[in-house]
Amino acid sequence: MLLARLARVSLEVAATSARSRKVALLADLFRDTAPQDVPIVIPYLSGRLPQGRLGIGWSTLGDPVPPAAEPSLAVAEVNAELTAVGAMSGAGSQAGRRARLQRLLGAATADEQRFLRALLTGEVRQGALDAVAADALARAAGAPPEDVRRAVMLAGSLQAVARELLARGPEALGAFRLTVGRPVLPMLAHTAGSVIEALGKLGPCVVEEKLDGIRVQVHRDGDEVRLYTRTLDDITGRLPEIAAAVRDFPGERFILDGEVIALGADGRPRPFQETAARVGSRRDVAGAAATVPVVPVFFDALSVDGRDLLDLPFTERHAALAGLVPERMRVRRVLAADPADAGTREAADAFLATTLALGHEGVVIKKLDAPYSAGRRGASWLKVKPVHTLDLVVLAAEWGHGRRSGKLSNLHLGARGPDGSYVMLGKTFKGLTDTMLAWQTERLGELSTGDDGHVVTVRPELVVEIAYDGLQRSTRYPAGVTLRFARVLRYREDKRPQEADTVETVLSRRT
Ligand SMILES: Nc1ncnc2c1ncn2[C@@H]1O[C@H](COP(=O)(O)OP(=O)(O)OP(=O)(O)O)[C@@H](O)[C@H]1O
Repeated sequence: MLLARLARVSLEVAATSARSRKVALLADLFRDTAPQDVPIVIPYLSGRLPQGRLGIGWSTLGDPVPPAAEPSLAVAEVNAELTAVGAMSGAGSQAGRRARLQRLLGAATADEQRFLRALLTGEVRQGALDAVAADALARAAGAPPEDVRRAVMLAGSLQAVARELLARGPEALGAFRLTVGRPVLPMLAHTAGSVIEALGKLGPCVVEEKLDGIRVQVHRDGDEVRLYTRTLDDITGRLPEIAAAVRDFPGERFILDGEVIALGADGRPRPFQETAARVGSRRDVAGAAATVPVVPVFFDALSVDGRDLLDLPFTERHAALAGLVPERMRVRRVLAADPADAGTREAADAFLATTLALGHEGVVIKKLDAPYSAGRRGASWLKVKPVHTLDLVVLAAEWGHGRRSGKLSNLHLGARGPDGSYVMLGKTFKGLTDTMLAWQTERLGELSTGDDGHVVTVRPELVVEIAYDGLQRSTRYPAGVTLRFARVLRYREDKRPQEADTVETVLSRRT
């Protein structure tokens, strides 16, 4: 496929707000996409590079180059060239990278240049495209849209489904079944303001403790146990004690969902950073396991003995879980089968208070008859946390002063706008530890797109979790609000910027 075709469709899709038009444009594009181009076309459409980070900023791209009159570049050729540029390193590589990129841009038409520059600097503005693209794919391949959506959910990847579907047609969808050993994206939660509000929204439900650990999906097939993160990374080798515990469960083949957490001798959670460092570390696993042991705490079962449980009500999935996992390795919970009853509501509220007193983060309230919506922020899970937090994207950072000089410190924070752009909500340098300052100075340096000596602007790729005390009106910031007492809790490297909170979410929290 020619880059010109993809660039034009990308610009047209961004320019229209009508979903049906977006689907039609993308369906046309997919009809002309060769299966081998799928791993390039899909990421390019959503503004991502298949290579991940290439470390190319405005400075590497250099001055404008005269565009080519006629399109000639194929996407595969462009992609191979970018891989080669990404691989150049060492002394003098910067000039070499720039020269190659200039040559590439010189072979591109004006539209293609615009697209390439935006792609390379992370500025292709597309809102959440995956759902629209899945429907477009269904239309292009003549498959039922709900079957394609389910396959995408189970594969955890639009790209994988697109490739098979375009190569083999609708029969290919049958291969995307829930399978032990192949992780699926986890179900996620929305936020509710209080337990009572959540109970009112959900009806018959269960209130579970919300542990501040790391999400894991556990797959067991006989003696083989594998552990996956929320972003589907295989972390089996890092957590031998979890795999050992799971091997003791009575079933032979199953998939469970839960949280891994480091607890102190008193049973209270250790600081989140300790759990995160433990799960993130590949080095000296045995030593780390001895100093910071972690335990699994499960809350759902997705498959047991070859039976796919995803569409069953939560009550039944939980019964299956309870048949496999001992109680001490399941989340604490209290049933709220009749939320209209005053006693039930009181007990649910009291459960939140006890959970917080035990040092946990809050509760997740789950509708009893809801299926498991893999990969979705389903409306049937609502979390309630006393501390308000938002996952925001770092847009820029200011050079620090005094003790922090030479370090990038004050962060400019943005929420996702409706068109895929970011809307700045405020700044903060509070809560940053020395380790975080050092880390972010390096990481933001890599993402830099400009430095005026005071503010370094960056590609919007890093997600950071911010606690705040409330919203206040502001004439300085474009959404008309800013965060009161914003402080950094932690970086969320497990989240992509497309998963950050939206301006709409932020505004809905106004009281
Ligand atoms: N009992 C539980 N049920 C579901 N998720 C739980 C539970 N206890 C802890 N969690 C964690 O809480 C998260 C649910 O919140 P959400 O889906 O919004 O994810 P998140 O964006 O990572 O949120 P947060 O930053 O609040 O953890 C899960 O991803 C999981 O890691």
